[in-house]
Amino acid sequence: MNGDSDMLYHELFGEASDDDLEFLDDFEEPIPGLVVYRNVQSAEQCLQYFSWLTSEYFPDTPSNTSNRRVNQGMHFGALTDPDTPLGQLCQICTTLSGLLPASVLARSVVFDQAIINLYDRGEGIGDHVDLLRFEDGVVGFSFGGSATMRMRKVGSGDMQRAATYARELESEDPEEVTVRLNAGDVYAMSGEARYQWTHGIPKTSAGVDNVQSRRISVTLRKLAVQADQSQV
Ligand SMILES: O=C(O)CCC(=O)C(=O)O
Ligand SMILES: [Fe+2]
Repeated sequence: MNGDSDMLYHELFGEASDDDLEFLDDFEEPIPGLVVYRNVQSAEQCLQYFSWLTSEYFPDTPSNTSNRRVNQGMHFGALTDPDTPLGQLCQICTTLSGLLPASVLARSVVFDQAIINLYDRGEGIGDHVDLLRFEDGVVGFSFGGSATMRMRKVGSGDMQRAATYARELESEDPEEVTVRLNAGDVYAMSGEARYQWTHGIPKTSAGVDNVQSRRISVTLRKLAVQADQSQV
């Protein structure tokens, strides 16, 4: 990281940089199938992604929380071209050892769908399991401000939750894991972490706004092949 981009980074995003450098090239696996790599992208690369994502998906989105503003973008189509920004993210996923299970890496197309989420101060996303129309192996990249992601263990009878996205857990006292996500970090959810735990970005964390400054996340997925199509 050079001095200029370091300063610009701190000006824009404050808290989320140098303290984490000690985790460089290290990864954490707090629950089976949840892998977090730290500082995969430099501050400069994060800024480049942040501005590309902003101009591509949220060109006219003000930093307030009025209900009707656009806060999500989507991409459909194989992410196989490393010369495109999303294709480059897909390529990163395939090079980080242990991030994804071999069964996911062996797919002819590893990812063909991306969701780009925008969070401004005080915003979040409810606890949910990603839809079952997506295959195993979901990867998330973080740009801009930091956030704490909360994961809660769901009972095995709760798999249908995945059909209803963003529904709050009813269980009283679920097992819970929190993961701090800073710009440049990458996380993957496979197997147990993908199907048996919800994930969400609570609006508040430790009594204050969880997201303090604009955060943009990119999550990559693979659409499941419909049973009827696979038989043709
Ligand atoms: O912002 C994130 O990192 C999580 C986004 C997410 O869970 C989703 O789009 O399904
Ligand atoms: Fe999700």
